[in-house]
Amino acid sequence: MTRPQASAEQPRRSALYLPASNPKAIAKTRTLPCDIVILDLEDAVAPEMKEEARRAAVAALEEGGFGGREVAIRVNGLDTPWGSDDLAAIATSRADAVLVPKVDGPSDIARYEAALREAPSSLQLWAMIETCASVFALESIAAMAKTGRLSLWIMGTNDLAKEMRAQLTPERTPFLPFLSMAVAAARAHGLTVLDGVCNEFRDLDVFTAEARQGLLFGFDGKSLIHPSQIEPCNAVFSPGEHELAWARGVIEAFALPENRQKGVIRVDGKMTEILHLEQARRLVAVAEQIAARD
Ligand SMILES: CC(C)(COP(=O)(O)OP(=O)(O)OC[C@H]1O[C@@H](n2cnc3c(N)ncnc32)[C@H](O)[C@@H]1OP(=O)(O)O)[C@@H](O)C(=O)NCCC(=O)NCCSC(=O)C[C@H](O)C(=O)O
Ligand SMILES: [Mg+2]
Repeated sequence: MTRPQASAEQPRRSALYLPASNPKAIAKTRTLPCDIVILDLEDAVAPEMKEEARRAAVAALEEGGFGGREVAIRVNGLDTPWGSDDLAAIATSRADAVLVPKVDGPSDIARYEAALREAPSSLQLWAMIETCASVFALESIAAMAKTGRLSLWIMGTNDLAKEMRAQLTPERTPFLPFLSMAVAAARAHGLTVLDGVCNEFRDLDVFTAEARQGLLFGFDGKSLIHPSQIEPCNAVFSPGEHELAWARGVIEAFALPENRQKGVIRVDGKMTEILHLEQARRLVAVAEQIAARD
């Protein structure tokens, strides 16, 4: 069975990772309100468990029960002993997407595309942006979306911190330029882009501040490591009441007969252009999709 393609307004607020080697976590995920589930075969799985985790991920998708959530499998890189077998197994699985780690440039995307040649066209390719090399190739990696399966990026701030030897503090100061550039490159080529994980999963104030920072930067959502992070994340990345009231006001104002031929009007004392009307329509469409899901 192939699933419908994601629409531009599809909620992708919360993407929960879990090790595919953890059956209890897989079972729990079926009951959790995240928009995306990522069954990890890579860094959260010990080498001796890699093959078992691959089998468990494919079997979990076969069993189903994930409802309307998108389900991705994060594979080991093609240069590891497990990467090729991971990709072969996923190509014939029910996954919505394969998430590939540690991409350095467009030629890596091309290698994954080639490895997935025989997979159904509905299988999306998602990529982690988490190496120093990728930061200098953001635009050319994003441009690969034009010709293939690439449709979504996730920031890997832990790996970036490791490679840069930078510190991952709550303010994330060393990473702010890349976060911003990644959002711009993703938008230039129509990709969805999700923020990195917050390793602090007990202090939800720290988490919520980081999620708000991601929203401010323009991310569509955030990747998560623990169920406790889902609800605050969904709340941050859902359009708020004020935003929706503004959006409806803009749509109504442009629909008035006297404004139909205008490109710029005044709404609530502020200059409002057609570009704001487009933003307002998108917000309302996102809110409608969230309401349908929730
Ligand atoms: C971080 C954890 C190891 C913490 O585990 P633990 O201390 O066992 O958590 P809790 O006791 O609070 O768990 C409570 C219940 O929730 C379930 N649980 C926990 N985590 C998850 C999850 N991620 N998905 C689903 N369910 C989860 C537990 O099973 C408990 O259930 P129950 O007993 O029925 O109540 C752990 O949370 C964890 O493993 N998290 C995911 C780690 C992971 O996948 N890491 C890899 C991705 S992050 C990354 O690599 C980022 C990127 O690449 C980068 O470079 O930045
Ligand atoms: Mg990583």
